[in-house]
Amino acid sequence: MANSEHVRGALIEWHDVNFSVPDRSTGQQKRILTGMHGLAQPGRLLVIMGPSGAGKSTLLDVLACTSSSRGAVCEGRISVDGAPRSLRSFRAISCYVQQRDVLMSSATVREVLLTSALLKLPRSVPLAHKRALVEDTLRELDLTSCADTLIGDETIGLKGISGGQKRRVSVGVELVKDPRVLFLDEPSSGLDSEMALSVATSLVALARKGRTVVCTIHQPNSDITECFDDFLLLYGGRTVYGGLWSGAVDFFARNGFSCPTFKNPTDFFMSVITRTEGAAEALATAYDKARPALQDEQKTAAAAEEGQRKQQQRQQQPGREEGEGERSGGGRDHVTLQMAEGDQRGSAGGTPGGAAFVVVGGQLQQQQQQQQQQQQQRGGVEEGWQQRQRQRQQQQEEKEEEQEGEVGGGPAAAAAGAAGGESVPLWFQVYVLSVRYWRTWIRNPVMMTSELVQYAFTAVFIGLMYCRFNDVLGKGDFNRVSCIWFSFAVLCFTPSYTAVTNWGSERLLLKRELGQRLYGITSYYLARYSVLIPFQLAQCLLFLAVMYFFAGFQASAGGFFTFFAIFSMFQIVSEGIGACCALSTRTTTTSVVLLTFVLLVVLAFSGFLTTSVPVYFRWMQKTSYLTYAISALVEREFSHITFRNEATGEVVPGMQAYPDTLRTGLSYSQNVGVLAAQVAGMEVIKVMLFNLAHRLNLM
Ligand SMILES: Nc1ncnc2c1ncn2[C@@H]1O[C@H](COP(=O)(O)OP(=O)(O)OP(=O)(O)O)[C@@H](O)[C@H]1O
Repeated sequence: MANSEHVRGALIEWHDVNFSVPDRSTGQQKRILTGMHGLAQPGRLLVIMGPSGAGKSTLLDVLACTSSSRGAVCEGRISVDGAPRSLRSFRAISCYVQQRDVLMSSATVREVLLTSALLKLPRSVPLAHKRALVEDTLRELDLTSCADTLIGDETIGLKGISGGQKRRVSVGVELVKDPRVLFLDEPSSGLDSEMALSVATSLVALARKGRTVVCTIHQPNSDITECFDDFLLLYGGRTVYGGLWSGAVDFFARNGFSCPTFKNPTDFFMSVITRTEGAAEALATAYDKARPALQDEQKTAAAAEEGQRKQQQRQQQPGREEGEGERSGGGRDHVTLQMAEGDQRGSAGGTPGGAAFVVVGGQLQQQQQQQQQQQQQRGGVEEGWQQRQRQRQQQQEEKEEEQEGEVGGGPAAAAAGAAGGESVPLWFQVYVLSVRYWRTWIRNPVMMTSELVQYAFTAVFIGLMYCRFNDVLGKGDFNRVSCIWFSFAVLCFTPSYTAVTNWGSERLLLKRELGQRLYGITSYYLARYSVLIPFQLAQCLLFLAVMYFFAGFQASAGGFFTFFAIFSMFQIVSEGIGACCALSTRTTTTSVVLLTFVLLVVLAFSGFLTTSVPVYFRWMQKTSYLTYAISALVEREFSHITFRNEATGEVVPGMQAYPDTLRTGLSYSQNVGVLAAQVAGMEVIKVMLFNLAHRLNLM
C-alpha cells in the first residue's frame, strides 16, 4: 500500500435524534437519547464521553446502525455526506468494533485478518491483493511483530498476544474492508494506560488517513486526551458539550466551571456533570444555544487540516492531480477498491451510494470524475430528481433491510452483505470457515486432546471392566448388554457436553459474524459439520478399536463395522442434542443443566433401568434414540453367538437370551432405519434452531 494514500472518510451529521425503547415495567416507551445533534468528520477522531448510563453506546449504535433492541424507536435525521443515510450503503462503508474482543483464539493474528479479508471482500479481488491488504493492515496497526502469534485464550491454556494487541486485531478485522467510517465502543476498556494509549494512537493514525473515526471512552487519562480531535459529552441521554476537544475547557469556563490547572479536563467535566447539582442541565441548555458556532468551529478546523494535507500532498507529488491519491473506501497498491455507487445518477456529488466493492483502475476513476463534473453542470432540475431518486433508493434499501432481518442471516443475506453487494459464494464461505475449523480443532488443546484422551481412557476402562466376555447364559449375555449400554452412555455424554462447551466459546464470534452478514447459517453449519463429523468418526473408531476387542465382542469385521456405524450415528445424535440444548439457552450453565436432564431421560428409557415404562412416559421411550441403538446392537451381537447353560450344558442361540425389555417391536433393520432417520431429523432440527437462535438473538 502506498501509505500516503488517503481514504475518503464520510461526514456524518445527526439532527434532533431521539431514541427510545419499550420499558418492561411500565409498558411505555423509555427515552434514552433526547434531541441529539452532532457531527463526525473525515480525518478526525470524535470521542464520545459521559458517565455510565449516559447513552454513549446507544448513540454509537444508532449512528452505526447496529441497534438491535426490539421495539426501539429512533427519530430524527442522520445524514452522510449531506444525503440521508441509507442503511445498506452506510453499512458497506462503515464498521463497528465491539467493546469485547471476539476473536478466534486458536488462530494467529495474520490468519484472523486473512479470514476476515476472504469473507469480507469479493471473490473478484485476487488473493494476492487480499494478502497485501492484510500486510498493510498489520503495518497500519503496528501488529507486524506479532503477526504469527496466536490470539490465545488463557482460560483454555493457549498463550497469545497482549490485551492491547487483541484490541488492535479487533480493529484490523474490520479494517481489511478498508471502511471509510469506524465506530468503536470503549476501545480502551480493560487495558492498562500504556496499552490504552497504543490503541488511541492507532485510532488517530487511522483518522489521519482520512477516515471518520468515532469512539466512546469511559475515563481516559490525560495522555489519551491528547489524541482527541472532536469531543461529545453526554449526560442522561442529552448532549452537554459537542465541539472541538480544544474548545471544551473554554466552554465549561464560559458557563461558570473553570477547570483547575493540572487537572485532567475529562475528570473535571465528569465531576461537574455528576456531582454539581443542575450543572448538566445548565450546560446542556448552554450547548443548545452555542451549538451552531461550535459546529462551525469543528468544520473550520477540519477544513484547515484538509487544506494542509492537500498542500503537503502537492509538495510531495508535484505532478499529481488533486484527489488522485484518494481512495473512497480504500485500495492497495495499483488496485483501487472503490465503493460502487448503487445508482450513479442517484448518488452523484459525493453521496455514498450502493453497496458493492468493485475493482477499478485509474481509467474508470477518471470516467467517474468526468461523469460527476457533467452531472454537476446539469444543475438544479436534475438535483431535485436526484434527491427523489436517492429517497426512493433509500426506501428500497430499507425495505430490503427489513426483509433480510426476517430471513435471518441466510446465505443470500450473507452473500449480499459480504463486501456490501458482490457476493462471496456459499462454497467459498464454507471453504474459508472449514479451514478455520480445522485449525481450531487441531490447535485447541481442550477440544482435541482432552476429548481424545477421554475416549481412549473410557475405552480402556470399559474394556478392562468386561475383559473377555464368557458364554455362560445369565452372565455373558448380561455383561454384553451392560457393556453396550455403558459404551452408549459414554457416547451420549462426551459429544453432547463438548458441543455445549464449544458453543459457549463460539457463540459470540458467530453472533458478531452473522450480525455483520459475513456468511449465513447454512455456510456455518456446512463448515462446522464437515470438520466435526470426520473428527467424531475418528474418535468413535478409536474408542471402538480399544473397547470392542478388549471386551471380546464377536470377532468379525461385519460385527465391528456394524458397531462402528451404529455408534457413529448415535454419537452424531448425541452431539446434536448438546447443540440443541446450547442453542435453546443463553448461557453455558443453563445449557448444561438442560442437557443433563435430557440425557438422564434418555438413559432412563433405554430399557435397562426399568422393566415396565409407565404409559405416560411411553412416548419418551418411543422417541429415545438410545432405545433403537441398543436394541439394534444387542440383536446384531446376540444373533451371531450362542450361550451355554452352565447347569445343563445345553447350548442355546443368543437370541433366546435377548432381554424383553430391549424389544422395540421392530426388526433389526427397522431399528437401524429409525436411528438413521433420527440422525437426519436431528440435523434438520439443528439448522432450524440455529436460524431461530439467530433470529431471537439467543446467541
Ligand atoms: N434495550 C434497552 N432496554 C432498556 N434500557 C436500555 C436499553 N438500552 C439502553 N438502555 C438504558 O439506556 C441507558 C443508556 O445506556 P447506554 O448503554 O447507552 O449507556 P452508556 O453511556 O454506554 O453506559 P456504560 O458506560 O455503562 O456502557 C442506560 O440506563 C441503559 O440501561
